[in-house]
Amino acid sequence: MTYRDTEDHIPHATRLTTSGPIECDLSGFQLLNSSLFNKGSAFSLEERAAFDLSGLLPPVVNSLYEQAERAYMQLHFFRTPLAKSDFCTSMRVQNKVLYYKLVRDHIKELLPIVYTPTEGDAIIAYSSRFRKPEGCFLDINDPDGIDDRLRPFGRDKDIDYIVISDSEGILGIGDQGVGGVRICVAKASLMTLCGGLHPGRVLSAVLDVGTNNKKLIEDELYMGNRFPRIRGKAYDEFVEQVMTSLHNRFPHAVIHFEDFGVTTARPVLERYRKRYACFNDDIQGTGAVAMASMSAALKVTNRKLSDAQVLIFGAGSAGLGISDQITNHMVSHGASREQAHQQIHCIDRFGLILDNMEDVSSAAQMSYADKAEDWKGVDTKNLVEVIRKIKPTVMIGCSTQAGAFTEAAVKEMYKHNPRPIIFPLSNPTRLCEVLPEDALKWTDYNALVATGSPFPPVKGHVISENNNCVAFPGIGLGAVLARCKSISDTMISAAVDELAEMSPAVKDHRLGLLPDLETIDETSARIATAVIMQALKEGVVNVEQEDSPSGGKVKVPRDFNRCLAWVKSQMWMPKYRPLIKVEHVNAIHTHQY
Ligand SMILES: NC(=O)C1=CN([C@@H]2O[C@H](COP(=O)(O)OP(=O)(O)OC[C@H]3O[C@@H](n4cnc5c(N)ncnc54)[C@H](O)[C@@H]3O)[C@@H](O)[C@H]2O)C=CC1
Ligand SMILES: CC(=O)C(=O)O
Ligand SMILES: [Mg+2]
Repeated sequence: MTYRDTEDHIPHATRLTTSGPIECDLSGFQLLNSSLFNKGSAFSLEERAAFDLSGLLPPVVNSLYEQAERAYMQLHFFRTPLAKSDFCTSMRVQNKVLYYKLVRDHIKELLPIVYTPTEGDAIIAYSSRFRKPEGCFLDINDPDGIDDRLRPFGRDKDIDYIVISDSEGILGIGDQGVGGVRICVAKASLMTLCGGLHPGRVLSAVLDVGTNNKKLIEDELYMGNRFPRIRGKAYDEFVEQVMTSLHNRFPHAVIHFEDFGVTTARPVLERYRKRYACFNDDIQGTGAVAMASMSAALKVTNRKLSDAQVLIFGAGSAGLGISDQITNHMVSHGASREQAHQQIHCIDRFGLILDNMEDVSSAAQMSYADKAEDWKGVDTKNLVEVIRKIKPTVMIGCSTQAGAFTEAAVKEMYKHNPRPIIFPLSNPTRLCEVLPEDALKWTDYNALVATGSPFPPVKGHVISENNNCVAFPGIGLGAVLARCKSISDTMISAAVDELAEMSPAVKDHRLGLLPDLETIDETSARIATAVIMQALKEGVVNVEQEDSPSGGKVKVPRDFNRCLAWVKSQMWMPKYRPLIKVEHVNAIHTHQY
């Protein structure tokens, strides 16, 4: 096997190796064209001789450091974010180690290029800028061919993590049809960049079930299915076939749902989380990060969770996910579910959700409904009036409505809170509910602000990027390493507590509510450890604690710090490893790209 693991004989062990030589049966052009094995000008003279590369490379042997410096210089030949994104994409399909080294070394500058906000534009332009496919295309026209389409990616223990999307609710820009494959590729690559998963052991798959995006249907270059989205029974059956095929082929992989539509995201998650280790990032990942930021902000302002009133503006996947996570957190800190729901108020497109609005609200929204009789005579569509009555401690935007948090609304928050907590989380940048600069200015620089897309500091106040990428890589890594059978709410809450613990704002509120992106390896490793420890408590793992009687599984240290060290030892980092020539490697996926 290519990525041979010393624990390969143990059922459920990962084959994620992070050091030592790698076996390789490719040579010549094929080797240069394999993004997982390619080292370009960094192949040593011995490797060039052994792998038939001597005539294919100029004589100088570069280090990875030198290559990354050159790539960074080349990147700056490109002026627009989208052109930089194209450059990064082609580097990812040429040489994964170099790609991850480059992005990791300049994470703050390049995350907005390889992820939100630029990724949104790259997805919109998918068919016109298409060069080389990445990911797997699952087509509703070919339900019987799902397994054939997955076969090139390997089998059984070849894949640790799978990101899937049906592209209906991409990054605040809605239905993007087949181009949504790129959000899966981007999220899977964040699992490597921020969560240390092996880049050859993640799979990204788009479910092409048609599109309702008229622009795409009319675009002659559009590469996906040109019919309206299939819904209802046929959609559910296709998702069922996809999930069953994924699980049959990769029974140990964790499945991550991304950017499903507002009506499908939640039912799909609820259906499958009972059966498999799966997770919806827009619901649970976003909820975890927002709850951690809120927890840190409450600490900074000396307020208690039990007294907080929360206003959610935009009660879709993210808004309700955050509401659920806040509820779980309140419950795990002593509140009843009813009390928690009374502290959370949701506004959606028809105004504040009230208990007489069944006809226009989903069941999930209705569970947070305020009593209509308490709101007689108030214009519940008017945000300022709603704030005046509720006096929220925290206001969170997930509505995709740019500028919805007006000066009057922010000032009303400030009237009731010396330090209002305001999180405009909508992506991309142009859809943000309020610019951080304005939120701070309108509150005499007293607001605690976190956003969905990156923003520069405002007068020395770090604006935390409340992006789910701070949480899901750690949660995913923990679930992969513990070979979890399911991912529970309490495992997510453990991640929240760990993330809140790491907030720099507790020392100085200007430093930001979330740990700095530069320390993302540490953040993800700690979150993963917290998730593993909680999963072990709940018995939903396929590993065992070091001192338990041997059940033939991978042993995990019992103590947090030693478990953390073990997690770190399992994380893949971008570095070149010596290649050993073998005749035949029995792992199909290593030949991808
Ligand atoms: N910062 C982060 O980590 C994340 C940010 N997001 C962002 O949050 C936003 C929402 O994403 P999803 O929840 O996945 O989308 P969604 O489509 O599920 O939810 C949007 C909700 O906003 C509501 N809405 C629309 N117009 C409104 C108005 N005028 N007033 C109040 N509500 C209104 C919609 O009815 C819908 O319920 C997007 O911009 C997305 O990029 C989503 C996930 C993670
Ligand atoms: C960040 C993310 O997952 C979203 O905006 O959908
Ligand atoms: Mg998303």
